Amino acid sequence: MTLPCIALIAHDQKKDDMAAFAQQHQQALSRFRLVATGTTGGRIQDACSGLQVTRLKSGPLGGDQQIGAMIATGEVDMLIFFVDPLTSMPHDVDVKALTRLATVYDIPMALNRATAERLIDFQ
Ligand SMILES: O=C(CO)COP(=O)(O)O
Repeated sequence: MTLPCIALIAHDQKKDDMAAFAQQHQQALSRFRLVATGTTGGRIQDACSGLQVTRLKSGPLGGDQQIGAMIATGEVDMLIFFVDPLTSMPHDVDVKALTRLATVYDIPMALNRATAERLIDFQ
């Protein structure tokens, strides 16, 4: 039986938060298959040596789009994306496309830590 999959992403200003979140919820996260954009996945693996994370491309190089494609093909069951609303980004359109697809496919989506804490508690 394949485990359900969580996609994890954090913008640069939110990566410390994501590493702390992953550490705090390492046990809950270990019950999922984890995918992440490149740099975020590296930070999670550094923070939680017990977690296996499939690292895709970095967000600005297509990682958000890869996760969007996985949502469209039914491979992602939940999106945890710590966004930074205070910094403009060259790949803003990719971010928007990803959150749009999570909405289209009705995937549970947390865009900040407070929501992620509640979502992970329900699992
Ligand atoms: O930019 C991102 C999401 O839009 C995150 O990508 P990285 O995890 O590679 O930094």
